Amino acid sequence: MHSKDQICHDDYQKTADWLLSQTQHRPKVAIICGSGLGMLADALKLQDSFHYADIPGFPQSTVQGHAGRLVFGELKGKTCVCMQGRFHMYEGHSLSKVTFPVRVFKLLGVETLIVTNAAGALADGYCNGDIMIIRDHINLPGLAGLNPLNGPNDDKFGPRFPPMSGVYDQDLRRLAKDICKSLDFSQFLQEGVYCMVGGPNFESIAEARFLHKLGADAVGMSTAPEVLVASHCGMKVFGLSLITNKVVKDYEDTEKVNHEGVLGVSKMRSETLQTLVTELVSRLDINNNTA
Ligand SMILES: O=P(O)(O)O[C@@H]1C[C@H](O)[C@@H](CO)O1
Ligand code: HPA
Repeated sequence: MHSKDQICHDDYQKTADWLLSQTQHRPKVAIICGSGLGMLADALKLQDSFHYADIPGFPQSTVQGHAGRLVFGELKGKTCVCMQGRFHMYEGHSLSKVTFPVRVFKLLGVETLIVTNAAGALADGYCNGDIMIIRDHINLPGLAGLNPLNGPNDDKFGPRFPPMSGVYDQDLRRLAKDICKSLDFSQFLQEGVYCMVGGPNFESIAEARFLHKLGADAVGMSTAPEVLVASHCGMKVFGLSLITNKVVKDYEDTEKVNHEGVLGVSKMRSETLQTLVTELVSRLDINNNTA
């Protein structure tokens, strides 16, 4: 590594080479599991799994509800790699550490990134347990200059000035909506804009009102950096937010959000989310290969 925050191509390559030497799986799809949604990884067949602590160069997960394991395996015959636990800026990781796995995935041959997260509802019609297909995001830390692409650009991954329009793949969003229709999930399906904030505190009422006015439907503390880096290096992206709580926007409302409540709702819906993601992966037009 160069400096504390700067990670060079060789660092990603070393981790990718180590993983390739430890597993026969050659995933084309990577899945990042949000808070309380790690059960998705348990559905993988023919698993090879690695604790983050044992993977050279990998950051460590410190949040309850994020197991800290990288799991390779098959979902309905499609080879995937699944992060059972992600990294957040509020844990003290630099954004290059937060997004480190995404570039490693690229070097493993991953072409599609599926991200999930737990998020609070800003949109008035949303209910706890709703699943929101992410149409777009507002990367608030990014707008304020906290961007994983800061620093020298690595042209081997992507351009200096990447576009951010159309990042959440339209075909995958359509496919997910069709799947939800056929599985009778439409009554709790939403599609909207996810806003990333830095956390770890939940939003004040004035902040919640501000984010809602900005056009955000849901708010969370992750996802945008990983999506940005995936898109920068040419991956297709699909994202789901599980709505775990209402974000208080009214001064008369005395409800208070907490992480345990977030994990509770995640647990309640994780099987549904698993079904949706499994079905989506099974319909991706990819061919498996192994080492
Ligand atoms: O990893 P995600 O974005 O799912 O986690 C959300 C945001 C915070 O880490 C935590 C708050 O409860 O859940
Ligand atoms: O209300 C929230 N705000 C921010 N992040 C979150 N993650 C789950 N719920 C929330």
